Order: sequence, then structure tokens, then C-alpha cells
Amino acid sequence: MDSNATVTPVANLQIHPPRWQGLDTTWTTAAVALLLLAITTRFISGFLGTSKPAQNGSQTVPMLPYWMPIIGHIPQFSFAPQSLLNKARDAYRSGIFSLNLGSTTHNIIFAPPMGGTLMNQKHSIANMDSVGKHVMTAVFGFPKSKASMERYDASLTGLNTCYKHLTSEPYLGEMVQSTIDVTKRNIANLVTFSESTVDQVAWERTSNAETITKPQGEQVVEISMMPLIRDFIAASANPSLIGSDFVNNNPDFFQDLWDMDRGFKWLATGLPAWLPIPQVWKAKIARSRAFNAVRNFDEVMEKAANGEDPGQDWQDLDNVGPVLTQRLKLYRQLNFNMDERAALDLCLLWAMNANANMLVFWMLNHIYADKSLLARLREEIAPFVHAVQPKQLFGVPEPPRIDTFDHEALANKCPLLKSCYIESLRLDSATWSFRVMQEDLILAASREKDAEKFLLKKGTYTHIAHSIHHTDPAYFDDPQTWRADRHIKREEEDGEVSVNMGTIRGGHSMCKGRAFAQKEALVFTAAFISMWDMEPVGGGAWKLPRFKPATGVYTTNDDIRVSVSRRKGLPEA
Ligand code: HEM
Repeated sequence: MDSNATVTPVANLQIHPPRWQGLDTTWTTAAVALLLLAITTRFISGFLGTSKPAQNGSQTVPMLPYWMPIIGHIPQFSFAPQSLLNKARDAYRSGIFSLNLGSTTHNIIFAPPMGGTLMNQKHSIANMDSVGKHVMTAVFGFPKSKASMERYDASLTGLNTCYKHLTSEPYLGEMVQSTIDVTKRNIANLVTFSESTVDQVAWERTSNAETITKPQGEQVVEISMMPLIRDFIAASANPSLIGSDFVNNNPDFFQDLWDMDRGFKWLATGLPAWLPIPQVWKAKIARSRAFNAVRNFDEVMEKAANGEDPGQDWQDLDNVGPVLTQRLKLYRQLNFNMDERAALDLCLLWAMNANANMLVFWMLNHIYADKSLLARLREEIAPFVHAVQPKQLFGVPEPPRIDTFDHEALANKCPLLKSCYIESLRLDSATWSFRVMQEDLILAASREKDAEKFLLKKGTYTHIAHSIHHTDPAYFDDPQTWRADRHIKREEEDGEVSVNMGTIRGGHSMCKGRAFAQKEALVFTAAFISMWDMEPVGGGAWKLPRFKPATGVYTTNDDIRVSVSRRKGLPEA
């Protein structure tokens, strides 16, 4: 041993456990405590959550057991909602269960009879007013002042009355005809085969279009299908609601609307824009631009109503649709300011575009993925939608066009097309209806005399989760498969064919635009398949994009590149 080495006296040696070892013990204790808490909570919530007898022969709504006090089902509901809901659907066959979300009770209904009864309740029993107001202010920018809120309350009945201009004749027919007129003009230019973006149409520019000349000389356009369909429909349907001037004067409006829709839940949180959360400020910037565009439109409408010149960009205000012209009268009557008008109209524009455009996108995916279905649909609609190839004049090739378009026949004489629409409502959307219980309400699980009855307590929240019913194997055979003719019923005696929604609701039953939505979906689908062929870029089987949850109809993050070409073999005009 080195004589210079210092010797540590053994008696003074103190052994300190390393710092990490102390932490380890704390973690282990915490983990054991957490585990015990979870097991106890699971046991107690399982016991307390069972259905118990309640007033007038009813029983309480059973609650799914959970593992954590206070937060309850929030973790599973946030990260894997569909599997949580499907598991609960299979466990509670009466059609109702409840969840604990942050110590508030949320009843989830998936049996159609209970859903229907709840939706038909008066506002004094079940309503969504508080949520509606929150969404209107946080998402659409309605002013929060007391005076604005009072005007909002005062307008609700009038706003509802205005919706008759969206749902009934002759207004509905006028809107559908206006959409057809624009679509007939636009569909010939779904893709223009222009190499330069300057010469392309708006929906091509947002879809990254590339013109390709094939070895045989045929030209095709490779393009992103989702923005193509979504933006084409926006440009072609919205003039029927808000007039052609608004659509022409605001070429970027719909991009802002999509950004807003993408950030919908972030806007709904009400978080301020200065927080370093990109989704919040992106959605707020988009909302602010979209809001200003609509506000400008509302100012122009007011000017025109006062007999003033609205300016040279606004010379076609007479084609603004019936709902908004009717709303203008209400706004003036109730002295609405421009911010209030803009928020309400922005909400309507969002409702018109957020679901319907994507629904057509999904329908077209299923249809083009199956060549035999595409051929059967083309045959079915041919008598009612005449796509023709005009004769070549003076050596100049003329693009094909649609000559006649019978939308009544599409709805009444094309069962396969209509069944495709219902099938996409069933499987390509996850709509959700929501009510706050203002009073106790007893709901029967079915229409049978001795059906089970459930008590929905005042102060709880009730949701109708349509998608849980739509994928319920007890109602739909092989529920996850999209089947084009699933909703066609053929009478045994006379072979008469009918197509109806059956128990499919999709929240659609409460949607004020449902009549228009169905008509436009049939019109757009018929227009696309009559005029254009689509193949996946690079050939091979069609790959369906993956769903991304949205506020209703699913959207997708997948970029589906398709090769679009003119349909061959159209009859000569
Ligand atoms: C297939 C496409 C569509 C689907 C799946 C759909 C779905 C829905 C749903 C689930 C609601 C909420 C219902 C509730 O729980 O109270 C709703 C409301 C609404 N929808 Fe639609 N919608 C579609 C198309 C449209 C279109 C094209 C328009 C406009 C032309 C429209 C206008 C409205 C309006 C104004 C409301 C609000 C009603 C209110 O304030 O009570 N919707 N829609």
C-alpha cells in the first residue's frame, strides 16, 4: 500500500443511499398507492354504477365502471373513444349507458327509439342552448356582450323559421336548380389539362394538379382527390346560398373555412391566441379572415337593402339564396350589428360545407374503387343525366357537357345511387347530438308495452352517439362493410323497390340542411361519374383513405392522388 495514501477510519464510514435509490422508493410507494386507488375506484364505481330502481317504474342509467376518481372515463374517451363506446354498446344492450367525464354524468344513447324521443323533447326539458351559445361565441366569433347575447336569445325562434327557406318548396327547389346550373358549367372543367397554374381553375390549384401525357398520347391530370372534390363542391353549391358575388370575390374563403374546421375543437376550448399552441392561433387567424369576408358581405347586403350602391363587385346580389335574404329581414328587425350577423352567417356557411362535401368524397371513393358498381350507377342515372360529346366544329375539339339534369328522378328513380348516399351516412360519418337535461325525463328503451324505462336526471348531459348504432351488428349485418345496395328493399309480392333511411339518423334528422344535403350529394355524384374517370396514380387497386375524426362526416389526412381523365364513349350530341 502506498505510504502516502490517506486511510479512511472505518468507524467514521457512513453509507448514504444513492439519490436515485430514494426516488425509486418514492415512486414505488406512489405506484402502489395509485394501483390501490385504481382498484378501489373500479370496485366502487362498478358497484354504484349498476342500474337501480328509480321513480315511476324507471331505473337509473347504468354507468360504465372506471379506474380513476374525478377524471373518470376522460383518458379512454380522449384516446380511444370508438373502442370505449363499442365495448359499452356490446355490454349494455338496452341502448343506454353513462360515462363520468370529470365528475359530470354523460348519458350515451344508441338505441334509435330513445334517441328519437329525446330529440323530440321541448327545449324546457332538454336543450343545447348553453352549448350552442358557447360554440357560437368561441368558434364563430359571436360577440359576448350582454346586449348581443340578449339579441341572440331573441332571434332563435326567427332563425328557426328562416330555415323553412332551406327545407321546403319552392325555396329548396330553387337552391337545387341554382346548384345544378353552376355544376353543369363547372363540371366540364373539373380538370382543365392546363400545365400552368395560372390557367387552372380554382379547385385544381388547391389540389396540386399535374398534367401528364401518356405514351399513347392521352392526357390525364394527376391530382389530390380530397381537396379537388371538396373545393369543387364548395365553388358549385355555395352560390345557391350566399350568391355568386361572394364566392367570386373571396377566392381564399373556403381554405380559411377548412383551416377553421380543422381547428374546431381548439377554438371550442376558448384558449387565447397568444398561447404557444400552433393549432389555436392557426385556427384563430383563419377564423378572423373568414369572419371578415362574411362581415363585408353583410355590410354590402345592408347597403343594398337601404337602396345604396353596394359597389361594382356586388352587382349580382339578386342571386343570394332565400335563407340569407330572409335572415337579413330578421337582422334588421332585431337591430343586429354586423359582428353578430357575420358570426351567424359564418356558422351557416360552415354547416353547409363541413359535412356534405366530405360525404360526396367518401361516396366517390367507394364508387370508383368498384368498377362494376360504377358501371351499374352510370347505367341507372343515364336516362336522367345526359352527358354528351358535342360534335367537333371547324376542327376545334369541343369538351363533353351535361345537357339535361333531372334531380327529382335522381332522388326517386335511382335506388342504387340513393342507397350509396345512405350507406355513406351510415359508415363514413360519426355524428353526435347533444342535449342538457333541464328536467328529469323517463325514456322507454323500445315501443313495446313492458319496455325498460330509464331516468335521465336533471342537470346531466345526454348524447346520441349515432355511429355506435350505425355499426351495431344487431341492426346491420357485417356492419363495418360499406355495401352499396344495403338500403334497397324489394317487396316480395310485386317486386317494388324502395330505399329509405330506416334507423339511420346520423344527427341528420335534426339537420336543417338535410333535404338540400341529400339532393346535392346525388347531383354532384351523378355529375362526377357521368363525365370523368378516376384511377389511382400508378394503377393497381383503389386504396381507401383512412378516417380522421371531425365534427360529423370523417375527413382524412391521407393524400389520395388520382389520375383523372375524360370518360370515354359518351354519345354524340
Ligand atoms: C350529409 C351532410 C350533412 C350532415 C351529416 C349534417 C349533420 C348535421 C348535424 C349532426 C347537425 C346537428 C343536429 C343536432 O344535433 O341538433 C346539423 C345541424 C345543422 N345543419 Fe347539417 N348536416 C349536413 C349537411 C348540411 C347542409 C348541406 C346544410 C346547409 C345547406 C346544413 C345545415 C345545418 C344547419 C343550419 C344546422 C343547425 C341547425 C340548428 O341550429 O338547429 N347541413 N347538421
